[in-house]
Amino acid sequence: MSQYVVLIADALSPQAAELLARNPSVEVRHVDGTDRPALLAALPGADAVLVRSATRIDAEALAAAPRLKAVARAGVGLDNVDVAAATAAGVLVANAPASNVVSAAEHAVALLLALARQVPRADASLREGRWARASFTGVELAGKTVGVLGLGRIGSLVARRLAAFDMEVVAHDPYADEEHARSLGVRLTGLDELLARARFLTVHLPLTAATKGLIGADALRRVRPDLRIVNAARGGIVDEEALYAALVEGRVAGAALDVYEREPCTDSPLFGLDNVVVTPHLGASTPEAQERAGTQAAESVLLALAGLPVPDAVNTPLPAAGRPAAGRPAVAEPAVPVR
Ligand SMILES: NC(=O)C1=CN([C@@H]2O[C@H](COP(=O)(O)OP(=O)(O)OC[C@H]3O[C@@H](n4cnc5c(N)ncnc54)[C@H](O)[C@@H]3O)[C@@H](O)[C@H]2O)C=CC1
Ligand SMILES: O=C(O)CCC(=O)C(=O)O
Repeated sequence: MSQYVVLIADALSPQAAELLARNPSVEVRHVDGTDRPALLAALPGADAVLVRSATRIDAEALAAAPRLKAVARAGVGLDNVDVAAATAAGVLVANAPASNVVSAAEHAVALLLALARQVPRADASLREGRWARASFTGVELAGKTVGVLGLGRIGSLVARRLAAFDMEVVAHDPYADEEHARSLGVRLTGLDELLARARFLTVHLPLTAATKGLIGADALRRVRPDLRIVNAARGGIVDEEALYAALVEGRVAGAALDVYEREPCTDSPLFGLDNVVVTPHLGASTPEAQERAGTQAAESVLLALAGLPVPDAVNTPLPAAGRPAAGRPAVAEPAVPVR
């Protein structure tokens, strides 16, 4: 008989359940974590729960789960897990910090290019039968300054990719290591200089009390009017109301957003602006990232449940570009210390 019940509450890569099920001590159950009554009914029997983004594991959910030993999030941010309440309840919380960083970085670069060259609007216009070449002039990246806010795992991957476009890459991150930055071809700056100089700004911070609204009305008064902003980190770091005002008043040239203050977000004044590109939180939405995220979360659960052996890894290895090359600092697992 299985000793541990592991509840999968969001749609995860099937490899996560396969990995768990290979251990005879584990029974895998599934529940739709967005169906709150169903989640609360399933939690009392759970020893561990795996989530992606949709399921909220808050104090109420934790109180409903007296057997719970671990919560694992198949991704980076732990915004949907009340880590303090879990810790107080003696429940281990794990994320999968390197699982989706390459996908998230590639998506940020995709948004930046789409914004610079107006790809979504040009695509929509042509599909409507218009050959409107004059309407969709873009800007080059080469030679322009991009400010990377947060030079952690994803920011570092983005910085390296944008340096390959011959951009001048500056970054603001009070905790970043100078040598790590230099190895990426990045110059560390203060926030003021970054805001004043950048033609592109890409945000790669966690949402914390210190970063909430960091790019708000005040910051947006200190930027160039030809600045284009990308936020594929968390909604709320860029204040949506202040961004809207800056865009309509011509104080900022454009924005590309993957994340929103409230998600799901299907209606925003920003969606009505021509100089805004939006995606519905797709940064980690690739099979490669999801397979890694699911299996890494499952591995954490097995370790947390009495150190159960982890079967041979089934997850997709990081591509070579995301792994440290000999003699070079790691990027997907960056040289900056994990705090
Ligand atoms: N759109 C998506 O699907 C995804 C979004 N994310 C978001 O991206 C964020 C960043 O992820 P990682 O790079 O893996 O995290 P990380 O922890 O490796 O990097 C974050 C960096 O921000 C820096 N930082 C913290 N506070 C700061 C401040 N006040 N000013 C400047 N820098 C500051 C830290 O020193 C760190 O280097 C995650 O927290 C998550 O919210 C992550 C994965 C996918
Ligand atoms: O698609 C997802 O699971 C969300 C990815 C994300 O934002 C994260 O891992 O922090």
